[in-house]
Order: sequence, then C-alpha cells, then structure tokens
Amino acid sequence: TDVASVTSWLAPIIWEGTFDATLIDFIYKQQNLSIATTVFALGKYTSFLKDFLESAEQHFFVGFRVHYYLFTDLPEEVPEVKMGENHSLTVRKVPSLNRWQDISMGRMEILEKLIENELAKEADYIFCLDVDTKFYGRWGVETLGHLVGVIHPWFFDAPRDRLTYERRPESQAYIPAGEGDYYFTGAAFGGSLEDVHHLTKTCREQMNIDAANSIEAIWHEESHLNKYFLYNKPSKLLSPEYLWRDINAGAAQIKIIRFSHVAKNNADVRPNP
Ligand SMILES: CC(=O)N[C@H]1[C@@H](OP(=O)(O)OP(=O)(O)OC[C@H]2O[C@@H](n3ccc(=O)[nH]c3=O)[C@H](O)[C@@H]2O)O[C@H](CO)[C@H](O)[C@@H]1O
Ligand SMILES: [Mn+2]
Repeated sequence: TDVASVTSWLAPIIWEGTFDATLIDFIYKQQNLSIATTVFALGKYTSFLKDFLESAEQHFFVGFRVHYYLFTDLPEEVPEVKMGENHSLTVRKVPSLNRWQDISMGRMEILEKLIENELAKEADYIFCLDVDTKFYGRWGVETLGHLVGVIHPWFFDAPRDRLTYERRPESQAYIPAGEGDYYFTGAAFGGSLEDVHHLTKTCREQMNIDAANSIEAIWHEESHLNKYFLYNKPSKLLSPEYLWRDINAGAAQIKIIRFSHVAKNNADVRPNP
C-alpha cells in the first residue's frame, strides 16, 4: 500500500513484491529470447566498465541470452570480463567528443542506427543503460515489455510541479505546466526493437531541430525522452529499484536496490564542466 503498482493508463509499475521471479523465469525460458544491451563509455568513463560489467554478469538476465554492445573511443581500455553462459560482448569504436552533453545526447542516433542496421535478426528486446552504474540485485524478465521507462530516483515521490521537464516552448522537449505523469530517467530505458527504434529516432530528430534553433533542452536527451513518454505511454514502468541514486541512499519505499548510479565526481570524469 506504500506505492502504486499500476499507472492511470493501466501499465504495470514493477516493484519488489509485484512478480514471482521463479514463475516468470520459467515462462520466459521457453521463448528463447535475446536481449541486446547498450552501454557507452567514452573518455574517463571507461573506468566504470569493470564494475558495470562484472555486476551485470551477476544480476542482469542471468540464464537468458544477452548481447552487450559497448561503444567507446578507447577500445584498448575495455577490461577483460568473463561473460556468463549465453552472454557476449561486442566493442564498437566511436569518435571522441568534447562535451559530455554531446556524448550523452549522441547515444540516441547511435542506438537508432544500431537497431536499424544490425539488430533486426539479432535481438527481441533492447535495454540502453548508463555506465556510471552498478547492479546489486536481480534485473530480469519482469522488465521486458514493448516500451519500458524507469522512474527517476530523485522524483518518484515528487509532486508534478516539481518535475524538471523542459519548460521553454522554444524547445521540442517542451511540456506545459500541469502536464506530465512521471519523470523518467535517461540512464535506463528499453523495450522491443520497433518501439525503441521509434523512440531513439524521434528523440534524435527533436534534438536536431533544437540544435538548428540553438537551444539545448535542460536535461538533454532525458528531456526529449520525457516528452516522448508523455505522448507515447510506456507499456511498463520500472520503479526506482531499477535505477537508484546511490547504494548508500535509502528511502522507505525501496525494499531492494537492483541497479544504482555510483557516486562520481563529475569534474574528474567529464571532458567539460
Ligand atoms: C543525477 C543527474 O543529474 N542526472 C542527470 C545527468 O546524468 P548523469 O550525471 O548520470 O550523466 P552521465 O555523466 O552519466 O552521462 C550519461 C552517460 O553518457 C556516457 N558518457 C558521458 C560523458 C563522458 O565523458 N563519457 C561517457 O561515456 C556514459 O555512458 C554516461 O553514463 O545527465 C543526464 C543527461 O542530461 C540526465 O539529465 C540525468 O538526469
Ligand atoms: Mn549516469
């Protein structure tokens, strides 16, 4: 009774206690699904890879087919991490960029092209994750759906007027006051290839229009993602258990931390302020 487990448009919100892991594993096992998972590590963010990959191998779709696509400008710095059964990793070199905002936003176009050009016969679902993170608990088939958003850990219990949507009408990410349901994180989202292709393509196009108009949304691609989710409702929401703010921070509603941002000093790791 302390959290909602369904949205006003009847999409489930996944919390501990809303699913039976043994039962859904059994059901999904018979489908032989493959999950593409993307992660970007440019510049000093390669230092997050070891913990990210090692912890993912302990908790992320264990026993199911997972193919990680890792995009980096420094392939030589990718650590050797032993992959579990049916898990594999492909490293792709991408150009370095001078602004962290461009790295973060640029992910949308790279994902759009990856899905378009390569994944059709390769995967059934895709998840796109930040690298400055670590897994601490199960992330499994309970998260699969056509279009999946994760509620931002800073705003899950905030009133609507506190959600940090883009408020300037000049931006394509604009959401008027009084609108919006949830505030979603840009650090984790996923779904079917078709739905995530449409999401990444739309966000990329909207960001291009903004760039042509010399405006950058307040929270970059995350603002565009929130605009997208307002008009293309996610079919499933993941609670902040699936992206917490820091393993050391607590909240009464959070019974288990499955995946969390790690504490980082932005000035140490980003190429620009
Ligand atoms: C707590 C907070 O305020 N979070 C916001 C901040 O997230 P973050 O502080 O989590 O952004 P971030 O620095 O993790 O960047 C996003 C991702 O881009 C990649 N990357 C970024 C920089 C770099 O030099 N190399 C690299 O590989 C990497 O995969 C990283 O995980 O910014 C995002 C993008 O606007 C969102 O708005 C988040 O809500
Ligand atoms: Mn991050």
